Amino acid sequence: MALFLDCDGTLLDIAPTPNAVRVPNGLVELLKRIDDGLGGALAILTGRQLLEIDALLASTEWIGAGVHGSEMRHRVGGDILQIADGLPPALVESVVRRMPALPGVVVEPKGSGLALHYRQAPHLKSALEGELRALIAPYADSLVLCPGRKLFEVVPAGHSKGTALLALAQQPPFAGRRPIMIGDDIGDLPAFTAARHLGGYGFRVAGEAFGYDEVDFSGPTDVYAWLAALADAVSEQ
Ligand SMILES: O=P(O)(O)OC[C@H]1O[C@H](O[C@H]2O[C@H](CO)[C@@H](O)[C@H](O)[C@H]2O)[C@H](O)[C@@H](O)[C@@H]1O
Repeated sequence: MALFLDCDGTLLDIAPTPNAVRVPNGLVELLKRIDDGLGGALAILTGRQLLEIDALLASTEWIGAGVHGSEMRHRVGGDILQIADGLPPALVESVVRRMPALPGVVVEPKGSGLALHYRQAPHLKSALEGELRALIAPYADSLVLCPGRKLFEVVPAGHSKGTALLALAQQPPFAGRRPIMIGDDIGDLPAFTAARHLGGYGFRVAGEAFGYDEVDFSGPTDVYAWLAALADAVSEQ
């Protein structure tokens, strides 16, 4: 097995804002045990920047992909490679300039991507989507708008957690293993498809994106329990 894990909503409970997340006690140690047991075949595939994951899941700098596949780290502690260009500064400025008209919306610039969170202002969802679609229209060849859990993300076209999984699956120690991807959001769907394409599985976590009747895990607590059992199992091998 090679294990690919999403972060927010899968490892971490959803919080009101991106900075308010809490890392459960023992989670990092659990991931380290699994990583050891799997010979290093564990990666984090996230919409966040990898530097943020480094801060959250310290002290390891995990293998993985950030900003939906537009940045990657191929070995533990290795450099973060920028796979896609940064967003055009003019676009970021335009988005930030529109914020006073969208009170409660949180902007999260992420280098090659940008997230706009409406969790604190759900009534602005449609207005926000309309504004963003208009703002990125001039960049239709290079950028796409992706919905997620109470957010819209502007991300580089052609990159995803799926492209990241396929890239990592070609290198040791992931190559030749059956990939398992666990995620809770629309941005995880390409990685589910990639994992299945390689003979593996995509497991869904319940939340705003996937209903309770179509999931494998009821939430991060359920994922944690599964990871704990997996850590025991791979430690015994
Ligand atoms: O791929 P992920 O690791 O799951 O990242 C997806 C996005 O997660 C974060 O936003 C989400 O979590 C926030 C904290 O719980 C929550 O407030 C927000 O509503 C969620 O959408 C993160 O801020 C984004 O950058 C990620 O793309």
